[in-house]
Amino acid sequence: MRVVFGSDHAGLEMKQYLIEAVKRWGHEVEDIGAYDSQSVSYADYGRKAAEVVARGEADRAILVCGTGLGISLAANSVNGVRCVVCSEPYTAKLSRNHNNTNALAVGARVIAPPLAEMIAEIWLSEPFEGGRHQTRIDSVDKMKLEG
Ligand SMILES: O=C[C@H](O)[C@H](O)[C@H](O)COP(=O)(O)O
Repeated sequence: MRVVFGSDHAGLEMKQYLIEAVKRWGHEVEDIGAYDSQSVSYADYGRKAAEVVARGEADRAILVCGTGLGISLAANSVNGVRCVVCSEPYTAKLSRNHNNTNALAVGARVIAPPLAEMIAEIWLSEPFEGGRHQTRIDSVDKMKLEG
């Protein structure tokens, strides 16, 4: 899988930790920044990473900011991107099975790196179940397109 990573300054270290894990699992990785600890807006990086997914240049995005919240809001502003904030594996699993999420956000100030790694591993491996869930996703995507 091709996985694009983005973070703000608060998520930088956890992003680097997750990049190493995702590479070990055999995925292709792109990092669109931030690249240093200078204070920046999560909005720019969430949007930029989500656009890479929307253009089909990556299959998934993994995003990190202090809470995961700001960067997920930015990612969800892009049509075709469904981003969820996860702090535990159950939500990560169901976000794939039922919601076909293509972006995952985690909070570097909320959970420890090993838990974020476990969440990312589950999220990258769980399938979408389709069926009734596809119909629901389609209606949300349509709402977003209509504004
Ligand atoms: O949702 C927002 C994120 O948690 C940001 O990482 C956070 O607001 C950054 O805070 P600060 O500028 O105080 O480091």
